[in-house]
Amino acid sequence: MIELTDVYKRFGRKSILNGVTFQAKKSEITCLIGINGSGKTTILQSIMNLTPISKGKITIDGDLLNKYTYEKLTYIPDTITLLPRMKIKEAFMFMNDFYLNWNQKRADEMLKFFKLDREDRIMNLSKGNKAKVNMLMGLAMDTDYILMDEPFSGIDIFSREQIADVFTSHLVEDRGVIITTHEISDIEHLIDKAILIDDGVVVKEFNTEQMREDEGKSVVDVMREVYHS
Ligand SMILES: Nc1ncnc2c1ncn2[C@@H]1O[C@H](COP(=O)(O)OP(=O)(O)OP(=O)(O)O)[C@@H](O)[C@H]1O
Repeated sequence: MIELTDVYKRFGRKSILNGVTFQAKKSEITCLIGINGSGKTTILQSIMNLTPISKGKITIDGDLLNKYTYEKLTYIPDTITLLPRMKIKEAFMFMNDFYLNWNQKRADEMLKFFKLDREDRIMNLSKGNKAKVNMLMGLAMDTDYILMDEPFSGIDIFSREQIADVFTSHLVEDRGVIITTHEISDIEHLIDKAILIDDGVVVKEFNTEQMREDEGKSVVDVMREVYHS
């Protein structure tokens, strides 16, 4: 389990996270929802230790962040970071040489799943296919937790649907996934837990299925209540 307890983050005099507390479990998809600038990326980067927190505690399976906990995590940023001239197959070779937990079999499987061609160069891919390669590179890492920043941002409905299918497949199953988004409507059926962020704090946290069953509300309904009140 990934656990944040009373996490604060300041950039200079600007306070970005103001006491964030939540848990994200294995085998669950947890979604951090919030408007632009609410601190979602900062939360993911804090979990990855890419930016040091100012106060509070972050643990992975009960351990404070260290080089071993880091090996349990994969971070998929919202834009592809591979060299544009690289072919997909060259990116695979690079990952294979560089990372012990790179799973080539899973990468090949996802390549087929997304109908991508390993001979294509990154720079020649459409925006949707770049997003798919980006996701593939992250999910092909054998780690217990995957953190994805805005995986659906700015891509068309068909690519979105294909990417969404990954979340219901065995490629994700017993792993813990944290996604950030501000466009929840067409992925809300995929997520187990919604965490609404506003101004660097968690303003609402709920199990999506339970919310539907107990109160008949979708994530969008709850968002309307919370953000428009
Ligand atoms: N390195 C930095 N230095 C100063 N301010 C920063 C830095 N990184 C982020 N911020 C500020 O922190 C705030 C939260 O940014 P963050 O990227 O975490 O928000 P977000 O919810 O992910 O937004 P978006 O949906 O636009 O990606 C923003 O006001 C941003 O300008």
